[in-house]
Amino acid sequence: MKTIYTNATFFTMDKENRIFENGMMVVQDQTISSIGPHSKEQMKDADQVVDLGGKWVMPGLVNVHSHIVMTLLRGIGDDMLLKPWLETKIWPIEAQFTTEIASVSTQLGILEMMKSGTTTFSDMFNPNGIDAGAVMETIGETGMRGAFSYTIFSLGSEADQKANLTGAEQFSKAYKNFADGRLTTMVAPHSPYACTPEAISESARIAKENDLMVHIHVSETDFEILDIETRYGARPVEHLRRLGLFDQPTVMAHGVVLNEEERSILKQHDVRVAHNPISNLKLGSGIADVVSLLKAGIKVGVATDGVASNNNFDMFEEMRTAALLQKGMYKDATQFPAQTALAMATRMGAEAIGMSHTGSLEAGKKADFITIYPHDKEHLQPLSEAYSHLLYAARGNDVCDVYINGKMVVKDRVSLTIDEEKVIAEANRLQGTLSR
Ligand SMILES: CSC[C@H]1O[C@@H](n2cnc3c(O)ncnc32)[C@H](O)[C@@H]1O
Ligand SMILES: [Zn+2]
Repeated sequence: MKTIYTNATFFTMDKENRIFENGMMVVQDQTISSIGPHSKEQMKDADQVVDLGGKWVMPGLVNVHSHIVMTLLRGIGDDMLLKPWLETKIWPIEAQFTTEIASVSTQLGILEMMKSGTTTFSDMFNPNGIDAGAVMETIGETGMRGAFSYTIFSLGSEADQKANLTGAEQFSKAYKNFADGRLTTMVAPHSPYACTPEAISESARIAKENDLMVHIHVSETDFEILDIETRYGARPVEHLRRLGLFDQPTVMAHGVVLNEEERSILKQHDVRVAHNPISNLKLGSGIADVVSLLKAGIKVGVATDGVASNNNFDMFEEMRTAALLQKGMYKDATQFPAQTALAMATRMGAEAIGMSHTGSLEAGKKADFITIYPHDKEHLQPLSEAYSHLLYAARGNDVCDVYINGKMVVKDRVSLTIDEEKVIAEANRLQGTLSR
């Protein structure tokens, strides 16, 4: 099926950052086959021509670190530091989760992500008490692209830990190539503080034997650095390096507290960083030095974390915050230009999580894109500065239509794959069953 999209401005977010005003994009089934200026020649053998009526088109956003199963916990545990937040609020409530709660939370999270322009996500979930396969099936039905990773924890008895590792390995293998390749898995030890060295080494083994990426929280707070140094005599990055974790392609969430030497270890091992600026601010963890990470040649993507520490999945807000924080931190407005922030939330983010088949509008890439109708939106005027507006003025609810794998999943701000009313009603009912 050849579909042609015309009458739009295309922001490709490719390496040359090409923009085509009055452009044309050709999609063959799930893949972009060409993009460029309008061409009558191309129209000849099209099965379908879609007139986009002057909309802006950009690649779908890539959220490289989230926890969708936590979506029902939005607003719970505000104004707390990470350690007490996890130990006294989040983990006790997550212990009450059922498959039904996890599935509705997931649908609500994906609904919010898609409607605010995210088409790819990389997620870690707490598997306790839930049928992870059923939740993966639910994600498959939404049409979303991404990785859903079963978290490895060393909390509880030795038998619990063994079952957790076995569960993680089985799940990661079974769903590595799921929903036509749209969904995959990673191996996800929670963090150096919630996993024993044995669990980290086992995670490395599972990743190596099954050719999977690793996804882990690292160097999020000052407390974590002290804690790991005290327990193991090395800072988190060195501790994980010694355990062989970085011998597998790894995405580490946060990287707020890093020194020069650690950045050089990360670069050496091609460890990528998921930057979560709003979650880091809200939990009082600090501000990651992204400018130095990029200078060191480390791949960085933008992420929201879960909505209990954000409190939304709006990637427009996230990338804008990322850019503004670096400018403020460096007292230098030339740092982190719009191009860098937009690339980190699209092409670079996709590369960071090993999904370079998406993240930009280029021939050969998957047809994952979003549209914005700017003409009736005062905050997106004047139209001539559209590229700037995408970073500094736009917000998630400006997104009009969303396409993933060539298929429309949101039309005119209404989901075509998720029953919005039902999910919202169920989410409120189930949240009321949780004691806190
Ligand atoms: C076990 S899967 C993910 C799990 O991690 C917890 N969590 C959420 N946000 C953070 C964060 O910023 N740092 C560390 N841990 C976090 C939460 O329990 C999630 O379910
Ligand atoms: Zn997280």
